Amino acid sequence: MTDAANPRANVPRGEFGFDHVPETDQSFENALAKARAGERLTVADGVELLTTGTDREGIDVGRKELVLEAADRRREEVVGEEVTFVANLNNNVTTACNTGCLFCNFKDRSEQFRSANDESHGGFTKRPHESREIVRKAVERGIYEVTSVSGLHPAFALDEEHREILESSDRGDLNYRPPEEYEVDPGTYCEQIEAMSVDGVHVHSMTPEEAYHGRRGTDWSYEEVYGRLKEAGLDSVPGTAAETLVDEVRDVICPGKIGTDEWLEAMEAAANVGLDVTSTIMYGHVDNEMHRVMHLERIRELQERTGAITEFVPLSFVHQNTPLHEEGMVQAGATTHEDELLIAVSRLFLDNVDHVQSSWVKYGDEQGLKMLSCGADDFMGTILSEEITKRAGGEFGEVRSFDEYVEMIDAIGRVPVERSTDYRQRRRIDPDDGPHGPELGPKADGTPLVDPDWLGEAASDPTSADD
Ligand SMILES: C[S@@+](CC[C@H](N)C(=O)[O-])C[C@H]1O[C@@H](n2cnc3c(N)ncnc32)[C@H](O)[C@@H]1O
Ligand SMILES: Nc1c(NC[C@H](O)[C@H](O)[C@H](O)CO)[nH]c(=O)[nH]c1=O
Ligand SMILES: N[C@@H](Cc1ccc(O)cc1)C(=O)O
Ligand code: SF4
Repeated sequence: MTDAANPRANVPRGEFGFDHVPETDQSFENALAKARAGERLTVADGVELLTTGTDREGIDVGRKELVLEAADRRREEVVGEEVTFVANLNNNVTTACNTGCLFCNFKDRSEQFRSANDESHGGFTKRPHESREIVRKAVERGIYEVTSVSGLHPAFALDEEHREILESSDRGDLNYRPPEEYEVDPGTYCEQIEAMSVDGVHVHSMTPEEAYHGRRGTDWSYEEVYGRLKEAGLDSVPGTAAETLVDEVRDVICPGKIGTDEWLEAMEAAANVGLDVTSTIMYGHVDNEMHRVMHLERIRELQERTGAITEFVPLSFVHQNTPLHEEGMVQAGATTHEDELLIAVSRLFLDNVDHVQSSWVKYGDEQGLKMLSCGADDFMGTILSEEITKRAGGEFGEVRSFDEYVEMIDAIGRVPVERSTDYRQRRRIDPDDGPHGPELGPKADGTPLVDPDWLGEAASDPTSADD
């Protein structure tokens, strides 16, 4: 029986007939002892910790606290008291996508973007010179990094050579249409990356799914694709599109996406050409605790092979406006207990990844700060603009200033640190020496990043509607 002391997790158990279920031969006590001793955890150990024991239903709040404490202690041993964040901008190039992921409300059906279609839609596509202008303004303000993830616009090609291949192909299954058919031409991926490379700003872009789109219809390896992108100015790769790296889950929530093995292949290729990568999990939809820990194991193995993963970012599913919720497949996202346990078990299980990020976009400020005592040590970035979570129904806003960061981190007794994307550059910030602004970006001089006038302007300027 579950009750107030043993609340249920929001896991739709039994509804999807999954082969993988959270059952183990391990005990919670043994798993906790191993975690405390710093031993490498097995999947069974991880499941025991994440469920607070498969011997009882619901989450045992007392046991949960023991897991959080172990993770907090591990965080302290690995990275100490510093809490990092990066001065960055999100620049999504287009919302046009017909991959049809059921957890996503960021995309707009790409048909609607065609010149021949006069349906109106709330989406946008930016031309390369428009992306450049948005990034240029943010670089002037002091950002270190631009993160750019986008819908898989059918007119996107990797570069001109890829476009020629797509144009001359008579295959009907390539999800390609020439740019002339659309109101706005997004250019090629390489053109967008080149355009966003302003004054040496760090360009963090091209998820494995986008790289797949950038090689469709060719026999190019992912090394070839990421090699060309690197030439164009790409600096590191976001490990999103991972969702949950178990195919029986992907088959339900993103049947149009590449499988687990191909996602791993793309990430490894990015690492092989010398790019750093981040890693993520999106959890709290149809997945159960066994899937979550299997995912962690795949990330840990990838890190053993590459050493290129700079951080792990748990992305709690935002359910409100998504097809999964609207079609009645999922009632709600993860509970706060589940979120805290996921952060903690990520810290304990991923013994080869130094940084675990707490996303204020997903958790908000209060819970985001709490996560910094459950195993997380990074508090994301300023981002300045946010579309993915907002469109899914998230309500935690689009920007955090350096002053807000410093005040929040200082209030929990930790040390605020501005970081570079790869964490190699770090600058401790004295809370008493405000106002605070970024100093690591190519044009950063300590001036506060967030000027209310500029924010108003940015909010109205980044989109050029296609309709
Ligand atoms: C919107 S996609 C954009 C990039 C590209 N289309 C792709 O799929 O890789 C980026 C990521 O946002 C995350 N995301 C999308 N919808 C979400 C939601 N409702 N809740 C939480 N994360 C979400 C997913 O992890 C997804 O891989
Ligand atoms: N967690 C989220 C992020 N994280 C990305 C970081 O801001 C940064 O780009 C990364 O740490 C590399 O340095 N970005 C989002 O847009 N939304 C999130 O929920
Ligand atoms: N784009 C992702 C977040 C993300 C981006 C880049 C990263 O390296 C990690 C996470 C989202 O909003 O859900
Ligand atoms: S997650 Fe990415 S690929 Fe899937 S529908 Fe959304 S934008 Fe398209």
